[in-house]
Formats: sequence, C-alpha cells, structure tokens
Amino acid sequence: MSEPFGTRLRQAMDKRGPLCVGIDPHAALLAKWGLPDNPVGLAAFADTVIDAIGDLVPVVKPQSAFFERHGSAGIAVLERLIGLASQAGALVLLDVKRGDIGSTAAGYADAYLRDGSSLAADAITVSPFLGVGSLDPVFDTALEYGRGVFVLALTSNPEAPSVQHARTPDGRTVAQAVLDDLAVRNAGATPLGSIGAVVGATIGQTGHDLTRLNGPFLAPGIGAQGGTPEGLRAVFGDALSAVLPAVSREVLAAGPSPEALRKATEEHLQRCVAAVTRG
Ligand SMILES: O=c1ccn([C@@H]2O[C@H](COP(=O)(O)O)[C@@H](O)[C@H]2O)c(=O)[nH]1
Repeated sequence: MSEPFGTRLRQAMDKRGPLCVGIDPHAALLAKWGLPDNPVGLAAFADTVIDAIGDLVPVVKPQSAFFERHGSAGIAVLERLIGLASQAGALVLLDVKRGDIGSTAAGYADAYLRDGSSLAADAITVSPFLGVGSLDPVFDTALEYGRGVFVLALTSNPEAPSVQHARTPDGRTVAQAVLDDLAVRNAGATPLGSIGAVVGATIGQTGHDLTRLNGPFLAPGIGAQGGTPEGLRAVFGDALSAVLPAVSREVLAAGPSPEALRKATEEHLQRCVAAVTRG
C-alpha cells in the first residue's frame, strides 16, 4: 500500500500550494478552444491542460460527466488523462459523485479506487444521500489502497441548503451530521485523514462546525460560481489550512494557449497561498 491519501495530499499542497484545477471540457469550451465536440477534441483538450499545468498544481479534478458524454471513447480519454496527470506529479481527484446501497457502492469502489482498475484515481467524490454508512465499502477500499474520498456536505450550488441545512431528529443539520460522521472516521490520522468533505467556496458563514473533520476540504466554486480565494476565510475560519480550493472554468477560459493557462493557474495559486496563509 502507498502512503495514505491524506498524507500525500498534505505533502502535495505544502510543496505546490493549495489549488485544484478542474478539467471540465464543456461543449462550449471545446468550441471556444477551436476543438471539435468529439473524443478527438476531448483528448486534445485534456493533453493541453496536463502539459500546461500538470507539473504546477498539486491536484487536478477531471469532471467525469464531460468524458462520459462521449461514451466509451470519452472514458478512454479519461483513463489516459489519469495516467498523464500522475506522470506529471499531480494527484487526480475524479469528480464522479457516486453513491448507492452498500453492495453497489462496492462496485464503484472497485472501479475507481482499487489498484489495477484503469479508472483508479487518487481520490473520488461521493454523495452521502443514501446515508454515510452506505459508503463504507468506498471508505474501506480507499483506505486499503492509500486513496481518498471527498463526501458532499455543503455544496457550492444555490439549491443545496434546502436539503443540507435541513434538521435531523437530534437537531443537527444534515450537513453537520455528515461532517461529524466523517470526523469519527478520520480520528487520530496525521497529518490529515483521507476522508474529506466538499464544502463550497461560495457558501459564506453558515454556522457549521468545520474544525473537527481532521481531513481535507474540497472547496469548489472559485471563479465562475462567484467564490474567491479571499472569501475562503469567512467560510472555513480556523480550518483553512486543510482547504483545497478548486477552480475550473475561470482557468480553462484562458486556453487554448498553454502559456495563458499556466499564467492563469499561477495567479490563482498565488491568491490561494496568500488567502490560506494570511494571519
Ligand atoms: O459543490 C460542488 C461540488 C462539485 N462541483 C464541481 O466543481 C466544478 C466547478 O466548476 P467551475 O467551472 O469552477 O464552476 C464542476 O465540475 C462541478 O460539477 C461544484 O461546482 N460544486
């Protein structure tokens, strides 16, 4: 088994800075880059992004939906991207948001987290809507193979609070109950547990306790959704050092020039370093 994902992520963020660049090849973005909306265009997009920034950022986050929409040829591009990003030294967080009853969750775990699978990534995103316990096979497989999991808790989209802020019978919000469950799973891990939570960069101050997770926070929503690196402190407070801010469209819009992509990434990295380290 390799080192735990939490350890590898901590080392990568300490070395390269706290930033995850999302690889979201929207049809409109492919067109803007002058690429066809097919697997050939998809592969050119993926190769350009990894060539430009794969050695710069600690984590890249391919959005599975934009590969799946091209069918099996799109999945083949995703498999290749995972290998190229790893060769460039970036961790790969596959944003695939899976979740199901336990016996089926085990199938997802095999697909995305087990050594030998062509789609195995360093970490994946999952949904806890069927209950956090239904994800046990995913957590178990991730931990067995030194991989990680990010569980949706307080997502960046405006529709989320109607579900995530709803109260459970003990008075906690649904999101707080998820976060507390994950905290138990990360107990005692150093420097960081391998079970993370997704908490959007857009959500502002919500009154949730983010201090006990002892794992990483993925913070999507920087840029196109209105979140900023400078706004992260209001969301995360004392938990800021464990935050991995994520941006997709705002960086990708700088392409297809590799130099422009790299420059946009460097600017976001600098802003995130400043935001996370400012006292
Ligand atoms: O709460 C969440 C969870 C995941 N996402 C995903 O992140 C990117 C955001 O893209 P931008 O272009 O930076 O808005 C996208 O793949 C989402 O599916 C999220 O936005 N919020």
